[in-house]
Amino acid sequence: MFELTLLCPEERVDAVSEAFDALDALSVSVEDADAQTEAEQALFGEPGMPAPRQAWSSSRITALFATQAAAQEAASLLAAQDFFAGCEVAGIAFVAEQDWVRLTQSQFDPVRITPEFWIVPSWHEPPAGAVQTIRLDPGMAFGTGTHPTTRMCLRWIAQRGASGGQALGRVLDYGCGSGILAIGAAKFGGEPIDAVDIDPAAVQATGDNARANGVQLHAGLPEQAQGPYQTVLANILATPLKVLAPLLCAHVAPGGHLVLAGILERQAEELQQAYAPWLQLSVADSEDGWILMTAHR
Ligand SMILES: C[S@@+](CC[C@H](N)C(=O)[O-])C[C@H]1O[C@@H](n2cnc3c(N)ncnc32)[C@H](O)[C@@H]1O
Repeated sequence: MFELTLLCPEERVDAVSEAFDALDALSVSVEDADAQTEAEQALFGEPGMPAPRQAWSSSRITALFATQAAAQEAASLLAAQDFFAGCEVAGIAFVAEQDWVRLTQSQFDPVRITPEFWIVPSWHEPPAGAVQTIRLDPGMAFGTGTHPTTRMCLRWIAQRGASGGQALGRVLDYGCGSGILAIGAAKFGGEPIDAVDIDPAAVQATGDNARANGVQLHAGLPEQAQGPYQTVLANILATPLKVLAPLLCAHVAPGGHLVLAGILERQAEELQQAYAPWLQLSVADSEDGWILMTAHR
C-alpha cells in the first residue's frame, strides 16, 4: 500500500478529507503537524463547554491507497482544486503489508494499578505477581485503564478494599463508561454495586464487561441510583461534577466515602467550593496534572 501525506491549514481539513473519501482512499487520518514540538496543540473540551475544534491549525492528513498510481492520481486531482489553496503534498511513501491486528495488540501491554492489581487485555497472559486482574481490551471505549484518572480511582479502590471486611460496602459508580471502576470495586469486595451512565452504549458495555470478568453488578441509567451507598465513585469531568454535587453527596451514606476524578490540579479549589455545602473534599492523589478528590461523611 501507499500513503499520501498532505499538510493543510485547519479550514481545509474537512474538504480535503471528504475529497479523499470520494477518491476511494482506504483510510484517512488527521494529526497535529506540530506534534512533539513546542507548537503542539491539545484539542479537547468539557461537556457544556463550546465544541472543540475538529482539526489543528497545521494538520497532517494521511490517506492510504492500494497502489502508487492511485496515490499519485489523488495528489494531482487534489492539487487542481480551489480548496487545495494553502495545502501542500508532503510525500507518497510505500507502506509494507502488516498484520495490523497483531501490531495494534502488541502496542497495548497490561496496565499496572498496584504491584498486585493489573488491567490485562484479553490477548495477554496476566503478569507474574498479578493477584487481582480486570480483563478489558484497550481502545474500545473510554475507561480501559490507560487514563490517569481511572488509574487513581482504581488505586483508591484497591487500597480501601484491602483494608479488610466489607470496606467498600454498597457501591455506586456514577458515569461508569466501560464499567471498569464498578468491576474493580466488585473484585475488591464491594457489594451490591450499581453502575450508571447517561450513555446507553456504556450501560451495555458495562454489563458485557462485568460478565466477561465474572462479577455481579447492576448496570443502568442514572435513575437507577437510589438511596445511600458506602462508596460513591464518579470519574467524569470538573464541570459535570460541579453540577452533580448535590446529587452525588445525597447518595453518600453516613460513614461513607465520595471519590471524584476527572479534575485538573488547578480545579481543586472550585470543586472544594462546589461541594462545601455537603462535604469537605480534599486531594487524595495526583498523576500527570490530574487529581483525585475524596470526602468522608
Ligand atoms: C471519563 S468517563 C469515565 C469512565 C469510567 N468510569 C472510568 O473511570 O474510566 C465518564 C463517563 O461519564 C458519563 N457521564 C457524563 N456525564 C454524565 C452524567 N451527567 N450522568 C451520568 N453519566 C455521565 C459518560 O457517558 C462517560 O461514560
